[in-house]
Amino acid sequence: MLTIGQHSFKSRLLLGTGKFSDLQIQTQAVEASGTEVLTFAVRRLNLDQPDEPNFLEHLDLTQYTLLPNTAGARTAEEAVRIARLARASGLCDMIKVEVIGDDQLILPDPLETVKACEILLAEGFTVLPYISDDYMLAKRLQQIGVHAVMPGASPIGSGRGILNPAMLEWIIADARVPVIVDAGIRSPKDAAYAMELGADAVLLNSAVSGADDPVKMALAMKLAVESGRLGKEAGMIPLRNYAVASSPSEGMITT
Ligand SMILES: CC(=O)[C@@H](O)[C@H](O)COP(=O)(O)O
Repeated sequence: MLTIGQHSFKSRLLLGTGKFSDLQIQTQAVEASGTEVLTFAVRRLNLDQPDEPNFLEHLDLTQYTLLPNTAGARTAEEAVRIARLARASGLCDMIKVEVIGDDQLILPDPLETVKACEILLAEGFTVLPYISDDYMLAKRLQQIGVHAVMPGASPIGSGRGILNPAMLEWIIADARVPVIVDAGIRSPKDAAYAMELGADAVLLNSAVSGADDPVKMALAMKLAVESGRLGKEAGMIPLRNYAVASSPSEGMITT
């Protein structure tokens, strides 16, 4: 089970809900992914216009835990305001803290992220910060009490996959909370790789919503996450510099 604060999930794939070409496809992809956690930017909900159509209305929301995120925030104060709005609207107590500091790479601002997390933890939120793949930042955030860390594999929507596997491994090795590899995943192999490195879960969006066949890709990602996890649990053979014959050599005639 993946446990984040008080919440537990069987699925280790978290899915973003942005950029689907059509809501029917989104619904089918969400179902195919087997996810139990859907993330979305609070700003996409018309909280003050509840009668207006919204992107979650085709989904059976009793089946999913909603993970609101603070996308759009550029400062800790903005992120905190968005998180409070999400909680006041009856959304989950979990909040994915996303404070972006750069427009081109859409990378999170570490200082503002820490500041926002401190305030939200003091207010009783279950806090999941989106961060760059930064070992020390992951460590400091755990020291202040976050409930998971979400290091990026590579910039959001870039599809560049896992840029720094060693850094992710170090973050994972010393983590006391779940590590969810978030953003930049392109193919099922990236998702499987993240799990093989020991990640507790993967969060992705563009790889599915932008695929030619989002429903098929959602299923592929589900299987990849499961397969990577199984492979990690099964234990892999050591890497060697030279070949080791796979057939037993006993009984061979030698001259
Ligand atoms: C941090 C963030 O917003 C990500 O959750 C993003 O939505 C997913 O990134 P990809 O679209 O690259 O999978």
